[in-house]
Amino acid sequence: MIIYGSGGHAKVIISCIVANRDKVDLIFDDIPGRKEIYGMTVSGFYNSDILPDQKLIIAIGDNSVRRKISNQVKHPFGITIHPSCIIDKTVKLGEGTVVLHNAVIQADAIIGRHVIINTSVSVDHDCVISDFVHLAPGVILSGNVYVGENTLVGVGSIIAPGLTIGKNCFIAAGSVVTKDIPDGTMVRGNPAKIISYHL
Ligand SMILES: CC(=O)SCCNC(=O)CCNC(=O)[C@H](O)C(C)(C)COP(=O)(O)OP(=O)(O)OC[C@H]1O[C@@H](n2cnc3c(N)ncnc32)[C@H](O)[C@@H]1OP(=O)(O)O
Repeated sequence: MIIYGSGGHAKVIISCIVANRDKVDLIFDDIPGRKEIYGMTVSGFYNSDILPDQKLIIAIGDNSVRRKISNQVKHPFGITIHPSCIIDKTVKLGEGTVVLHNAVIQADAIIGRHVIINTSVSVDHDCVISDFVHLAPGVILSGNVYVGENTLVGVGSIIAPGLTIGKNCFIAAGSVVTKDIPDGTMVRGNPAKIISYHL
């Protein structure tokens, strides 16, 4: 597997790959000066000619950056799932998606491309998670929740059943969402209230 990115999120993804006894073949990072991560050498700028058939995961937590890079990468995209996860056999996972330590995904959930299902996230039955979403550690989605593209659901947030969270939203840490959230809004609190229309 090739990793694109060498920050903290990359460490967790490498941990996941190593736990699966897979090999990290190469690490790209466009930020100069990053030489080593997790005991592995960082090779520098992305180069589509190196190991062109090897699968790649974009290990960058920022949804917009991950989306931008995905349009530039020529390698095929991989998936990694930590062995501690419980994922129902009916679940669909898109390319480039990572399911990190201790996450649970229940029946008939659909997870898009380049999604981050972070540590100890719970995604219940029939949820639909769109491309480039990040569900931060400890998020709990009840059944039948829809999350639009590019949205960040912050650490420890809880989403009540059947709700629609728009695209490009920011759900602040610890929010309890009890109503649908329109596109491009930031919400926080319990119950979560709209703080700003940030996009
Ligand atoms: C592995 C990983 O780490 S993945 C990480 C994924 N990222 C996240 O989950 C993002 C989490 N971060 C947050 O949610 C932060 O709380 C933020 C970004 C919303 C803070 O936003 P800021 O605008 O910087 O808030 P700031 O610190 O200026 O506080 C402004 C006010 O909002 C309050 N506030 C800040 N965050 C929250 C929150 N999550 N919920 C409720 N109130 C909050 C503050 O207490 C403060 O209140 P006051 O004016 O009465 O003193």
